[in-house]
Amino acid sequence: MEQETVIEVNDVSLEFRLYKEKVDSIKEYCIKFLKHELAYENFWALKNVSFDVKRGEAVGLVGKNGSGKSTMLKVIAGVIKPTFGTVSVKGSVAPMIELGAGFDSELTARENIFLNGAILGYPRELLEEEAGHIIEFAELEDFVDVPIKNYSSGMITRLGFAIATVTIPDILIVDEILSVGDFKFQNKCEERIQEMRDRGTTLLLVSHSTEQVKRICNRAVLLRKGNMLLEDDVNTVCNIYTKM
Ligand SMILES: Nc1ncnc2c1ncn2[C@@H]1O[C@H](COP(=O)(O)OP(=O)(O)OP(=O)(O)O)[C@@H](O)[C@H]1O
Repeated sequence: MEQETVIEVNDVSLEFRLYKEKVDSIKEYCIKFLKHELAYENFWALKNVSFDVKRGEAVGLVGKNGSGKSTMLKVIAGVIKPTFGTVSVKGSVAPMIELGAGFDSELTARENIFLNGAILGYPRELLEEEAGHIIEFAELEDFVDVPIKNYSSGMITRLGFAIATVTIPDILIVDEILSVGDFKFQNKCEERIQEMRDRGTTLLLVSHSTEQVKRICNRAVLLRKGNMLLEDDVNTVCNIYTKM
């Protein structure tokens, strides 16, 4: 039986404006904007990209720096609207993009679990039940009451990953985070992702490690300068990408 399509990216293009002038205040920005004095260049970060992801698949997005991978994930996660084209997503989405962006640096890990969990839409009872497991998974037992401004970037990512994976979403979107933690933690994250996959979660993964993409994904999409060059089984795409 044909699997259901859960992500449909249909002819998506996305244009950014790159402002060439430095503006020092909002007031100056507003005046220049109203007078049409803001000089900018148009830049297409994505150009006519189309691909589908079926339920239960794990798809890797690969490509060189600046090829549009993170932008594509943000469009799928609904963080940015495409200039042209459409994206349709079926089911609950856990976006792991810029983990820790929703944290307050003055608050402790425990307080941030409740803050970030609320932003992600988790009920308070669930967070009360899971706070201990989150701290344990992130290996932050000795730092639980320290404001996170004193954490390393790896510690913040560990906390963000542990909060974001406390539930089993229909679709998990992972941007490069597995490269931030140390080797042992990366393995732990991969194991948790595999557990989610075994329970039916669909995965979209951006990684610069083709080994990691081959280990975790079954299919891959190759982007270059905002264009989709290829969509095929993971080994074929990664082999072509590594020769580029
Ligand atoms: N908010 C923005 N405003 C203007 N340009 C942007 C913005 N975000 C991304 N870009 C540009 O869009 C292009 C694609 O960026 P993106 O971050 O999606 O690439 P990437 O493939 O994820 O790169 P990397 O591997 O370095 O993370 C880049 O040229 C980048 O400079």
